[in-house]
Amino acid sequence: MLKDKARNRAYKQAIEDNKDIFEGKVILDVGAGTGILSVFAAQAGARKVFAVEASDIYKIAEEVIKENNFEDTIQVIHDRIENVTLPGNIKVDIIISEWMGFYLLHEGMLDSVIWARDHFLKSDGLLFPEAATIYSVPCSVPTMYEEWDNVNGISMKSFASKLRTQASQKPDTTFVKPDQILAEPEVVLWIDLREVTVEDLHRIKVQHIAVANKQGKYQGICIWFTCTFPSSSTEPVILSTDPDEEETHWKQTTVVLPNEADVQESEPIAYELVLTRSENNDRHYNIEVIMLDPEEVEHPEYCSCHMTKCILVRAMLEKYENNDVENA
Ligand SMILES: C[S@@+](CC[C@H](N)C(=O)[O-])C[C@H]1O[C@@H](n2cnc3c(N)ncnc32)[C@H](O)[C@@H]1O
Repeated sequence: MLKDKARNRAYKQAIEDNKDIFEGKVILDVGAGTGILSVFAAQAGARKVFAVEASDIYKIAEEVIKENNFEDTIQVIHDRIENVTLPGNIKVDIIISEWMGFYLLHEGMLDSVIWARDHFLKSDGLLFPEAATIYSVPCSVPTMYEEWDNVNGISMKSFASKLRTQASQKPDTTFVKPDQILAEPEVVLWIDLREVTVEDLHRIKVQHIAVANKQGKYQGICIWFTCTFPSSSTEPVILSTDPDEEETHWKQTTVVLPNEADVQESEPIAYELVLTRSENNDRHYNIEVIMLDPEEVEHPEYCSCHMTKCILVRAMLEKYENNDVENA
């Protein structure tokens, strides 16, 4: 994570560009890790920073904070945020946190940030970041398809088929090249961090009709996210994991389809995407992708998918007439 330049730069810029917001304020860093965000906040003039870290990394944070001469400003608290009591039950002006996981929600610690907001943030306090958006779009996944058609003159399509079965059991976290994207991305979820509740995140369901902007092979659904930081004057800083932007350690998440479909430019691609919080592990989600072919609605293609735990992908293909898209 610390080597993720785009991530570090976004947080640093969001804090540095808003020194007027941080000057003299009390900050809570939820999941401080090595303390990098706490130091950014102290450098921006924070009066006090509480750096809360549940794991033993807190020891590194203490060293980093000392190394940067901020031990008077930053207080490291080694505990889960849910167990913390701040001195004098003080309320903080700003919560900073890097809580995002793959496709935003996987292994993310958003629940802990919501908890911190509800227990420690002043009513007019700010969250860095303050909003997040998940996007999805149909894409090609050549590593799972055509790259196996000719391996030094040998066809390995049968092997590729087995790979896809495996891949559809565990959505791929990999870099998707911009030329693999087949349509304009659509919003799956927009979160206002100031208001979102844990219940809002239990099940996210969207239906999209994307229109192919070029001819290509439809082989998967690519998912990524962006986060937006508050800003007092300048353009808000946006941390983006879009395939078009600088690479981040989150890469993109791709749900690979077991069978590909040829799409022509302007052809609509309809699919339903459902993210449901796993009952076995509330930091994981089951992802379900459904494509509908009206002629095969009764017989959907089906495959079970797991991302560490249980993720189900149900794949069907639905081709709409252009009129249907306009009416949709
Ligand atoms: C993605 S890391 C970010 C670390 C650091 N803020 C950074 O930006 O480099 C998230 C950190 O949050 C910690 N964490 C996760 N859940 C937590 C909780 N409930 N309370 C306190 N720390 C937590 C993890 O141990 C991990 O170090």
